[in-house]
Amino acid sequence: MTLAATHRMAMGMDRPDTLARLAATIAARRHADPASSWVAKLHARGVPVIARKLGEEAVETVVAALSGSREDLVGEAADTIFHLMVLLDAKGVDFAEVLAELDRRDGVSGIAEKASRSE
Ligand SMILES: N=c1c2ncn([C@@H]3O[C@H](COP(=O)(O)OP(=O)(O)OP(=O)(O)O)[C@@H](O)[C@H]3O)c2ncn1[C@@H]1O[C@H](COP(=O)(O)O)[C@@H](O)[C@H]1O
Repeated sequence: MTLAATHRMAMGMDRPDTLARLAATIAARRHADPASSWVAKLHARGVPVIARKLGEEAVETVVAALSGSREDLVGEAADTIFHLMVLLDAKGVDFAEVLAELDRRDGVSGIAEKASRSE
């Protein structure tokens, strides 16, 4: 594998459609049978349960980062992103809006942005 290809893979740039595909799957599964769909089961339980689940997955990600294996961290990070996307869908927020916000921030240093808020 070339260095450029390795870099693309490391940055996830070889999978530009992953999040868009997952967002579409989550939207499509929202009203599926809760007995066979985790997305539908979460949706049926409501936003507070989904939000709590996201919080649990975020904490599990922190624990994996501090004391778990690399594999644990990858798995918990995936769980966190997935449950964040289920929560956004349940709140009617298009994941593209989050991506657009990240694009808007591109090139704006977090240090400079924080300093501009304290002036
Ligand atoms: N990416 C995911 C995904 N990631 C995690 N999960 C589920 O999220 C649940 C997490 O619950 P728990 O934390 O209780 O499970 P756990 O982490 O194994 O248990 P603990 O270790 O916390 O005790 C598990 O049932 C996982 O299978 C997911 N379920 C679905 N998807 C995607 O959503 C699509 C639709 O799924 P369904 O709606 O289930 O058809 C799938 O095709 C996938 O693309």
